Amino acid sequence: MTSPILITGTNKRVGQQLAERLAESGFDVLAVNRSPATSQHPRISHFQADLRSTADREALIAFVRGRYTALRGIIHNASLWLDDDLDNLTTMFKIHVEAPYHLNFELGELLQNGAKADIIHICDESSSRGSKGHVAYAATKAALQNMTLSFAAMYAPAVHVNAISPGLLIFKEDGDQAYQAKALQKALLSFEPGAEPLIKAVLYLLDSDYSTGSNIVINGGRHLRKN
Ligand SMILES: NC(=O)C1=CN([C@@H]2O[C@H](COP(=O)(O)OP(=O)(O)OC[C@H]3O[C@@H](n4cnc5c(N)ncnc54)[C@H](OP(=O)(O)O)[C@@H]3O)[C@@H](O)[C@H]2O)C=CC1
Ligand SMILES: Nc1nc2c(c(=O)[nH]1)N=C([C@H](O)[C@@H](O)CO)CN2
Repeated sequence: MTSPILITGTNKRVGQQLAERLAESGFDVLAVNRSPATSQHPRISHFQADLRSTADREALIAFVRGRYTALRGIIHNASLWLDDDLDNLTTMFKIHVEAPYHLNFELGELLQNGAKADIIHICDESSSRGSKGHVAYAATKAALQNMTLSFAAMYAPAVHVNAISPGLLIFKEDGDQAYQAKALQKALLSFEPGAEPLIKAVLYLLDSDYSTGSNIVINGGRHLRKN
């Protein structure tokens, strides 16, 4: 077994497809979820932890330190896209900021034990412009994006730290048709791309020897206005 890539939030949608593609590409994966594993692949191991819980994160850290001598990477994918209220702000801060901060600091030594390692923060392109409909979500994702810069400077050169900032990838299963039609029209490339753009960006970063502290935006031109 090679040193694994720890990926959070792999039980569905983007994270599940990402974990399976990396496993099929020859990486060993440690999949961290708050609920029992949904995917079975010989190269994917599982650990159950609710990332809002400091105790669960400490148990995860102890498990990783006891099981592995090095990590190939950490991909912080776990997330909740919640409406605005104070409880949800606290929850999204724990998942988008506190958990990546905690794991990056505590597992940094294992990342530096290998030849080359990557930390990838899955952020959101709304960090660059805010979101009146999801203020707390965008703010906590912006904090995660900012941490990319600090950890890149802290861990260079052995560990590369980069962000990926998607616009639309996959709509919610229970999404409103009118909302979806409006969302599609916000980008110059007006279609629902699925997980593929993010997976390709991850594969690029894992292969790159000259990227750190960067942010890959995959938003279909959402930042540009249609004439
Ligand atoms: N979908 C899109 O269009 C876009 C997605 N993104 C980002 O891409 C990433 C993947 O998106 P998507 O697949 O849609 O995300 P989802 O919201 O569908 O899934 C996120 C994952 O995070 C897990 N998670 C949530 N809370 C916790 C917790 N407390 N502890 C552990 N795991 C937790 C979920 O687990 P569970 O299954 O238990 O709920 C789930 O597996 C996210 O970071 C998202 O913010 C950015 C822009 C657009
Ligand atoms: N954790 C999640 N984050 C986001 C999701 C999601 O389903 N889960 N979805 C979006 C939207 O697709 C938005 O980008 C456009 O409607 C954003 N983040």
